[in-house]
Amino acid sequence: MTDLETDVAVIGAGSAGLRAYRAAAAHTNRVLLIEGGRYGTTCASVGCMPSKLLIAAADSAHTAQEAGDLGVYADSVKINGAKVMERLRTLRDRFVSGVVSNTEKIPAERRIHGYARFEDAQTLKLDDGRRIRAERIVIATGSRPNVLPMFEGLGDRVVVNDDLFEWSDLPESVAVFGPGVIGMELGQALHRLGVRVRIFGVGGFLGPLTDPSVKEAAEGIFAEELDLDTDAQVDSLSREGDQVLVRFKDKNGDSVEERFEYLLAATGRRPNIDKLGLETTGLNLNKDGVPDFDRYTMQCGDKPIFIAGDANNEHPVMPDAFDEGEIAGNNAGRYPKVEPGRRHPPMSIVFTEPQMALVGMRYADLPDTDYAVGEFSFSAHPRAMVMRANRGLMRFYGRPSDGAFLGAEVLGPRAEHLGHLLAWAVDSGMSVGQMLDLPYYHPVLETSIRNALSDLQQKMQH
Ligand SMILES: Cc1cc2nc3c(=O)[nH]c(=O)nc-3n(C[C@H](O)[C@H](O)[C@H](O)COP(=O)(O)OP(=O)(O)OC[C@H]3O[C@@H](n4cnc5c(N)ncnc54)[C@H](O)[C@@H]3O)c2cc1C
Ligand SMILES: NC(=O)c1ccc[n+]([C@@H]2O[C@H](COP(=O)([O-])OP(=O)(O)OC[C@H]3O[C@@H](n4cnc5c(N)ncnc54)[C@H](O)[C@@H]3O)[C@@H](O)[C@H]2O)c1
Repeated sequence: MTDLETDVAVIGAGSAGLRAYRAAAAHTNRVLLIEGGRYGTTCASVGCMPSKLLIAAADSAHTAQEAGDLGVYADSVKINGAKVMERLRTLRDRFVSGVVSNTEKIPAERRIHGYARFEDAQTLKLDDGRRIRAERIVIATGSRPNVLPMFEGLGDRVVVNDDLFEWSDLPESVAVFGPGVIGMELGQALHRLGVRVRIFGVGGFLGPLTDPSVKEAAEGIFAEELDLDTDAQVDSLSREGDQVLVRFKDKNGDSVEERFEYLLAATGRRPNIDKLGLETTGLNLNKDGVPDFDRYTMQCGDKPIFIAGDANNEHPVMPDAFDEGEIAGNNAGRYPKVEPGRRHPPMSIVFTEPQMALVGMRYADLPDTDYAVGEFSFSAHPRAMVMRANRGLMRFYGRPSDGAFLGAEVLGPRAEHLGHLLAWAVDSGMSVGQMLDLPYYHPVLETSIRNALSDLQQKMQH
């Protein structure tokens, strides 16, 4: 028995799903938006926004503490953890309520509450037993933290990002597992707010960096400030009263025991697709259970099913959730007319200090031949020195045969802004020569781009 029928069903009211709903609704008014959890999106409630709020407080503390080197003394900087967390939650709640009220502007009869799973390629069953027959379906179910089996037994001492933002005060100590994007952003922020932090990684990975030279520079810089081991040997994890006991080997190979109030699991995220019943759809699933899809149409195989945002596990960041939601919604709305949509060049920004920015082709994506690498270290960059932020390395990739600028990995001050300029250049298909021909003021951080481009141009000529 079918309880509801619709042209398009969008599963998930996150950033990708909301965008998909609006795009689909431009083509047909028979669109349903299905959400199993609370409205508000991951980005606003437990992702982008609360993490940046924690970082804003941490940056203020750090700037004040370090100002002595510039002859400015902010004596006895005091951090009120309760106030930091109160501001975080107040502003976070404001961002969330903005999203919720926008979501609730969608007519109530088009908003369905419940967790959906496929019964076949065009039928969804909700957890309350209702069935929805949909001509086309957009999967926009997001992702969740990947909490590893090794953390079992630590009970409520293991936290993920969602839990951390609910703290009413800052703890004394946190062991961060995973020096990826979340671990580095939150780990450094907590450290700068006076929390004792140690970051444990595996395999030498650091943030999203793939260029060995940039990674080496990053490791050196972050390890000066933080207790960080990107290839830690952890011997055991156990719970001792209200603490987590970590037994590990330090970088000299000596056995160490350290106790922490919490362990932050930041060991990656996994797409919410495992409980969707995708095996009933006839779609081809990859080894992670994600259906094969076309990244320009977001269509899965040749079925009337589309997938957008973190759910497809391709590049789980907001700008991609947005673009993919738009493309998936448009194609689901006007199906069977499926058209390729506009994809922007890949961009990742990590809000540590120094910041990291990866734009366009990463080092790991470079072809075997016909590429050159130019670089520039911020150590002697005049404006960065003025700002006391002259740490970091940028590496640019170009194609000698036609002079194209391919991409970059940047570690340095204000890399969020430098990264945007580079992304806009990649998006416009600019050559290294054209980028060098652009205006540069003095003294600004943007001249670092000219320095790295000049080096790249020389390397390309050789
Ligand atoms: C700590 C953290 C910091 C981040 N910082 C940044 C940043 O600074 N910049 C950036 O670009 N990105 C950042 N991201 C990534 C960004 O938040 C995500 O890429 C983005 O929010 C994904 O949007 P989405 O729509 O795919 O998923 P979501 O917003 O998670 O939406 C998915 C929705 O689907 C619902 N759902 C799941 N399964 C079902 C089902 N079966 N039935 C019905 N509903 C279902 C969920 O309840 C959820 O509401 C961060 C992420 C984290 C965790
Ligand atoms: N600024 C941003 O745009 C931003 C911020 C936060 C999160 N995000 C998104 O969320 C995604 C998930 O973030 P994440 O940091 O959880 O994942 P991640 O993939 O960036 O990092 C996971 C880290 O955990 C490490 N790891 C795995 N197993 C481990 C173990 N047993 N012990 C110690 N370390 C281990 C990995 O080597 C890796 O360094 C990111 O890929 C990104 O797309 C984006």
